[in-house]
Amino acid sequence: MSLPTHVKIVEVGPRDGLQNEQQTIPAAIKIALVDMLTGAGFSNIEAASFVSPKWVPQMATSTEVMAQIARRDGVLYSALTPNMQGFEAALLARADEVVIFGSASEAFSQKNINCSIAESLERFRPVAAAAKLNGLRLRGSISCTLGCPYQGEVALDSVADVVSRMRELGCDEIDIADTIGVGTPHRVQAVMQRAAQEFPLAQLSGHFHDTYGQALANIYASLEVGIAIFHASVAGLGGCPYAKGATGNIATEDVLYLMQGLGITTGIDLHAVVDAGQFISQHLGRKAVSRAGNAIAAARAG
Ligand SMILES: CC(C)(COP(=O)([O-])OP(=O)([O-])OC[C@H]1O[C@@H](n2cnc3c(N)ncnc32)[C@H](O)[C@@H]1OP(=O)([O-])[O-])[C@@H](O)C(=O)NCCC(=O)NCCSC(=O)C[C@@](C)(O)CC(=O)[O-]
Repeated sequence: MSLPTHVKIVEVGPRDGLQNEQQTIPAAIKIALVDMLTGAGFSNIEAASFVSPKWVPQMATSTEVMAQIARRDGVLYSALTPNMQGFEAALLARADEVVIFGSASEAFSQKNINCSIAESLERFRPVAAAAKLNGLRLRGSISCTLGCPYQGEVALDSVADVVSRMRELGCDEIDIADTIGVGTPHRVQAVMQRAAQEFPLAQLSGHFHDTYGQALANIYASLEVGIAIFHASVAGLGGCPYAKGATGNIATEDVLYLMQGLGITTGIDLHAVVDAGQFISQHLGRKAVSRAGNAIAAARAG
């Protein structure tokens, strides 16, 4: 199969990237980051998460962030919504897309959202119905599709089962997430191809953490089987609060550099993303976790 000629990159840094930061990040910094990313040309930015602030304190500013970002027409600003309480907050905050997030692993489901996979899908049912009723886009995210920090291997059929249940709920897009970054290319292709038996390939996305340094290879492997939506996090920010040792998503700058080299269009200005990455890294007081981003910044500095 030839590679796609255009891919959509969903920028998840403001949510997945920042949710696990131990230092409290002021809303103004998050807003400035989202605005820089909007300016860089993303069509979809995951900007907020309406979860319990007791579970994920960093996301407690989500309402403020969504109220003050400078929205651009045509850009989807997404928010995580684990239940109806989260959905109501996301609706008030004018999220364009809500994300229900489940898991292909029972153990991770319990740790992350405090219920079984079956219970989570029941919780998502009214959220999905309300999203449709209110004309919001609905995305489903499935954690641990390539391995689980608690139970180890995850069967292809377990992934396929959740994909199929999320399709029944009416998801417009479904994320195949490698929460702990353990996947390698052939397994990724097998998971993508199995998921595509349950849901249109064109609406599946790859959400790869880079813990074992495999994310770019996994993106290339996904391109080879026709996946054309990828999640990435500016400066490689992130980690999951319920997956110890997991590092951030693949850095957006690295993905954009790869796409540029492959002649695949994204509509995103790599240099503007490097600026956003340097901005947030400076605020956090550490170097960006992006090879391409740091190389470009160094080359610019001469
Ligand atoms: C799902 C719950 C809420 C269940 O948590 P629970 O304790 O089972 O829920 P509950 O319904 O019993 O409520 C307990 C308390 O939480 C409050 N509450 C309940 N819901 C909300 C809400 N929406 N917003 C604000 N507050 C909420 C509720 O009001 C109550 O407050 P209290 O009466 O004790 O004061 C909890 O487990 C939770 O918030 N978990 C967050 C998990 C999370 O955010 N994880 C990280 C995101 S997922 C991720 O990163 C993976 C992904 C997507 O990136 C893909 C990948 O890489 O794998």
